[in-house]
Amino acid sequence: MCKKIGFIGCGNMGSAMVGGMIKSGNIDKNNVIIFDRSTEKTSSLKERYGINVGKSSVDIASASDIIILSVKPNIYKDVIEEIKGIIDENKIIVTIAAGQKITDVEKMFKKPVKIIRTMPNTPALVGEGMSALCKNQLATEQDLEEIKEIFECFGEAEVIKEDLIDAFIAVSGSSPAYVFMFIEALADGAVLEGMPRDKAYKMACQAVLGSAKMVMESNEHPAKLRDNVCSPGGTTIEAVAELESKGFKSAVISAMRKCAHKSRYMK
Ligand SMILES: NC(=O)C1=CN([C@@H]2O[C@H](COP(=O)(O)OP(=O)(O)OC[C@H]3O[C@@H](n4cnc5c(N)ncnc54)[C@H](O)[C@@H]3O)[C@@H](O)[C@H]2O)C=CC1
Ligand SMILES: O=C(O)[C@@H]1CCC=N1
Repeated sequence: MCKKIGFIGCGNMGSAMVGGMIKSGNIDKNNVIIFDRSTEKTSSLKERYGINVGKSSVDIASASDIIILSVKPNIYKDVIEEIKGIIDENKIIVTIAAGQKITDVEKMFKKPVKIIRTMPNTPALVGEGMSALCKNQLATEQDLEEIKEIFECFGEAEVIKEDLIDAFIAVSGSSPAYVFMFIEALADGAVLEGMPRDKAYKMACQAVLGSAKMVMESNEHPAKLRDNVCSPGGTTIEAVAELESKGFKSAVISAMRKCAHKSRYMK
């Protein structure tokens, strides 16, 4: 891969993607250029990864074959207004914003542009991201495959239909936040029972990691794996019964409904 990849915006998500790409060893640091209006962010990323820093969004759009718009959704319009004169049919625009449909972005450019809409997540930083991708009409299957390969540098990536992207945000783009809350809750519970906090985080994280790996590798239904932990009259079923009575699963499902709804209708 020797195409130039440019990032406009390098906050939480942009920097996680940059970090995941460079740490993978599959993308040469000389092929990555970033711009963020916060010079503090760009300086620190340049120092950490040795990547190039542009002076403006226009700089990034001129220097890159693939332009990743990693600013907040409400900034898309302004950034696109700045760069649209430079974007031609040889460049690929990659969006990562919640709520910005392909048609919305096409309207902002007011001309035919190749667009790949994606939804990454922050575990990209540690090479364990999960991303979804879809394309507009002008982008080719080859363009889509090329961007997918870039996203696979920092985790798994799947092509999906755009109408599933709101569901995808709920289960993947946003879900690290709820998983972190669960880890925090597990650790708090252990501290309550007398465990030192640093140990509590380690135990909680390993339990979550190991459980996820088991679901992925065992081909068993999660409910079966749960049943295997619940000895009759034992400790686990006490916890499971309490979680059921507090509406644990329905709280998660209803949170995801809110998340997908927001993504579907946000401006
Ligand atoms: N944070 C996450 O876990 C995920 C975020 N996203 C999407 O990623 C995008 C960015 O979100 P975050 O990284 O969380 O936000 P953030 O606020 O951490 O980063 C946005 C960055 O854009 C910069 N910025 C603002 N205006 C700019 C401009 N005109 N030109 C250049 N840089 C500018 C800011 O200085 C900031 O560093 C959003 O569209 C969001 O929907 C998608 C998936 C996951
Ligand atoms: O909260 C948000 O809007 C972004 C999109 C997915 C994760 N963070």
